[in-house]
Amino acid sequence: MSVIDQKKILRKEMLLKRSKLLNPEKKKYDEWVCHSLWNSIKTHQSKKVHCYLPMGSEIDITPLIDKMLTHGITVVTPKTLPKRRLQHLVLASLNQLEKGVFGTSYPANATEYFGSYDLIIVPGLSFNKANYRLGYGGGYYDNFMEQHSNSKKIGICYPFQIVEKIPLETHDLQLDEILVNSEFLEL
Ligand SMILES: Nc1nc2c(c(=O)[nH]1)N(C=O)[C@@H](CNc1ccc(C(=O)N[C@@H](CCC(=O)O)C(=O)O)cc1)CN2
Ligand SMILES: Nc1ncnc2c1ncn2[C@@H]1O[C@H](COP(=O)(O)OP(=O)(O)OP(=O)(O)O)[C@@H](O)[C@H]1O
Repeated sequence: MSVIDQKKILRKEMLLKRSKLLNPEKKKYDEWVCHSLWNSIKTHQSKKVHCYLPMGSEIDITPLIDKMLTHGITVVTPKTLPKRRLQHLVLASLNQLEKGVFGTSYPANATEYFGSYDLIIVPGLSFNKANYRLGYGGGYYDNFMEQHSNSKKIGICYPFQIVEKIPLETHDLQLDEILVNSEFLEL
C-alpha cells in the first residue's frame, strides 16, 4: 500500500477515536494540556506563541489562549489558504473570529505577522515517539514549520494518538517535543 493510502487509513482511525471522547474526561485532559503548556511558557518566558484555533474534537486550548492574551503574550493563529499556504494573523480576542475553509476559523480584521516564534503549538491526528506527526492531510504545517526551524515546536495529543509507526514522506518534519499524559488511562 502507498504511504499516502496508509496515512489516509490512520487519519480515519484517529478521527473516529477522537470523536468518541466524552466530557468530563476530555475536558480534564484538555485542561491538563493547557496547564502544562502554560508552565512551559512561563519557564521559558515565551513572548510570541503560534497556536491553532481548535475545531471539532481537537484538544481545546482556548483557556490557554485566553491566559496568554491576558498576560500580554503575542498570540498568532493560522488562516488556511489554498495550496498548502497559511496566513498568520495576530489574535486580539477569541470573540472576534471568522469562519474559514475546512471548518477552521481565523481572527477577523487582524494584522498579518511575519516575525519569529518562541513556541509553536502543533495540532495533529497522530504522532510517534520520534516526534513525527500526521495531520489532516493538507500539507500545511510541514510547509510552515520548515520556515521556522529555530522555534520550539510542541505537538499535543491524547495517549491513543501515539503510534509505533507514522507513514512518512520526505517532507514530513520532526517536532521538538510531544506533550502527552498516559496517566489518563481511559483516553
Ligand atoms: N484547528 C486547526 N487549525 C488548522 C489546522 C489544524 O490541524 N487544526 N491545520 C493543520 O494543518 C491547518 C488546516 N488544515 C486542514 C487540512 C485539511 C483539512 C481537511 O481536509 N478536513 C476535512 C475533514 C477532516 C475532519 O473530519 O476533521 C474536510 O473538511 O473535508 C482540514 C484542515 C491550519 N489550521
Ligand atoms: N512540501 C511538500 N512537497 C510536495 N508535496 C507535499 C508537500 N507537503 C505536502 N505534500 C503533499 O500533500 C499531501 C499531504 O501532506 P501531509 O500528509 O504531510 O499532510 P499533513 O501533515 O497530514 O497535513 P496538515 O499539516 O495540513 O495537517 C502529501 O501526501 C503530499 O502529497
